[in-house]
Amino acid sequence: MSAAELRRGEQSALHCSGTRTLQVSPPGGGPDIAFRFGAVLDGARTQEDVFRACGVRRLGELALRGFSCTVFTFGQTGSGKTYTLTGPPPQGEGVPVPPSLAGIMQRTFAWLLDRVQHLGAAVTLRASYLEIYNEQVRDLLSVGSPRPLPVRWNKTRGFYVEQLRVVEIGGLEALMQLLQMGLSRRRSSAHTLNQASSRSHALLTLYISRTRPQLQQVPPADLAAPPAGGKLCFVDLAGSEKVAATGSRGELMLEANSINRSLLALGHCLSLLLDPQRKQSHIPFRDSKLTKLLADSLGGRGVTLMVACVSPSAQCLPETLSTLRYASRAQRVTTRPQAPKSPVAKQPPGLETEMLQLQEENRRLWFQLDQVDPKAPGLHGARGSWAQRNLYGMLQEFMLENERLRKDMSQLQRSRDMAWAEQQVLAQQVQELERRLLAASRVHPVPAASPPCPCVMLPAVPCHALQSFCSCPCCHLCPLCRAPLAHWACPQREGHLPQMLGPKAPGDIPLSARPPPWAPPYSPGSAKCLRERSRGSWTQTTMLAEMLIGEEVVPSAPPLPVEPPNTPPVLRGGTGVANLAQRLEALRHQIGNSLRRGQSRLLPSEGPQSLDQVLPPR
Ligand SMILES: Nc1ncnc2c1ncn2[C@@H]1O[C@H](COP(=O)(O)OP(=O)(O)OP(=O)(O)O)[C@@H](O)[C@H]1O
Repeated sequence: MSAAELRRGEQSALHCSGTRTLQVSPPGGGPDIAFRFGAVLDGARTQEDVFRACGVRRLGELALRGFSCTVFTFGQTGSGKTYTLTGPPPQGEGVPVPPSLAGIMQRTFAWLLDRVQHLGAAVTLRASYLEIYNEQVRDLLSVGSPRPLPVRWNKTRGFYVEQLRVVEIGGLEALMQLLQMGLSRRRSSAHTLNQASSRSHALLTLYISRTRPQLQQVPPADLAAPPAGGKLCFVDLAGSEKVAATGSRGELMLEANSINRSLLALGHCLSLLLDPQRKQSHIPFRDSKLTKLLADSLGGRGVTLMVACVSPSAQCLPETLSTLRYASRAQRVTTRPQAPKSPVAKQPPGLETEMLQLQEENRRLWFQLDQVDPKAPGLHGARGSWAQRNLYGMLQEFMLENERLRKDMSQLQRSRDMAWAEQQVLAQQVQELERRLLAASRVHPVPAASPPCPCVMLPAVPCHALQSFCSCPCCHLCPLCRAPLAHWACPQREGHLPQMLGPKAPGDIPLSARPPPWAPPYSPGSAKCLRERSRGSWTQTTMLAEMLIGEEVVPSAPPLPVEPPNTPPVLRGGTGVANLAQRLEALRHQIGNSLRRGQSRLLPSEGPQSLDQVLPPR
């Protein structure tokens, strides 16, 4: 808690549970909310603890190896961002800040220079320092008063600030002076929550160029290593603030709005970066100068450390929760860290000749590959041994295999199409048979004292509840009893249809539950159980079509034949055509029987009808 918060006697709403979990307890009761981060550091931690726990040294190592790394602090105004990065401001002109209070930046500088010395590598350090104030980029190291600088973009550099001064650093002392100079030029103002509130986002970037190490200190393999160019950027964001809480007016309010807007843009980019479909989605980095300059750190090739600063005071709980959620989101963003590509080193003259020879050999091999006839029946003899000996031979074999598989596939497709066409013809014949069957049965009606069918005014057997089926067209009526063929579940149908269903059914299945004689046998994988079908789906035509065609549908990707490649491919659905023909024959037989029975009751005046007049041609 800040001194002011302690003075006001505010309660704490946060406590650390372990080294990685932060527990938020709302003051009015309610369930605790836990947040888990890489590290959680409470108010008792020293600046040194923060430096050691936050992982900035790992970033320094990466920067030395050529990666682009960023550390940024984020949080509500007055929560300690600047303090965490750079320590407290000097208490007066010429009054040094005690070393124990130095922030992450000073400690990292010292550590980095020490590391460079320890490595014995020749490293060039350069630095730039800028601030984004009211959406304008200003150079904090400029000679003379800072003026707004443009942010540009190109393919190799991404977003960058044009004409930004980059200063070469001789040592730690120079680096510390440069930091102090930037801090003193940075815009800050006093408001209710912070006497020295930063009104701009500040970015200090260290450019680390590693020249080739000394010959005697490295193994020969490293000699060709080009100078690596890493980057370590420290970003002290201005704090988000509620204008009502800070009491900002006039210029302060303008600054606050600008700060909040750019932080909002940053939050928006973070949310979109978390989107699993992010490859397709556009990340609006161009929405603010801040997001432009952080684009590479957030979503690109950078490695980024975010330090979220919060006040434990219960009064700040809404802002604290907002910061913690922001940080939770940020820690789920993944980047694709990538060291900058090394420029191609100049080859020694001997290597150049070898490279030319290899290129020539490559050309010759490609020429040989082109000469091989892809239609040749396999690779045998001298060519076969050649193929076994080198990669191009294998490639050729794959091509031939591919060609053969393609032929097999088109043959399978042709057989499938033929089977399909045959099924269509058979299905049409079945429909025609049904139609004629109905026509024949109308000619020879079964005399019965039954109530007339409400839709066709034909007599029907009393056991059939025709009222409930009258929506079906008349062509769906049973040719013998006039009941809709859909009515297979009729409990008394045995009395009317013994001649169609034959003697007792196997397995003691009641006749009423049995399917029609031309129905295919039920198989669990192929079609729905007959009894499961809804009444509406039991129209004769659709039922037949489904049973005869639906079951025979050929899979769209038939499995490749397991037989040797010379045998003609077998189509899975091919046997279905034979089944269809058998069923069609059975149907013809049934119709013939029923017609013969009808003829035996025929009136002399109507004259006999031959079977061929009723049945479709075979
Ligand atoms: N860990 C800490 N220990 C002691 N004092 C601290 C700590 N963190 C912050 N402070 C003090 O709190 C005050 C506000 O801190 P600081 O200026 O770093 O906040 P800030 O988040 O950068 O605010 P703003 O966004 O307004 O710039 C300062 O006086 C600072 O010295």
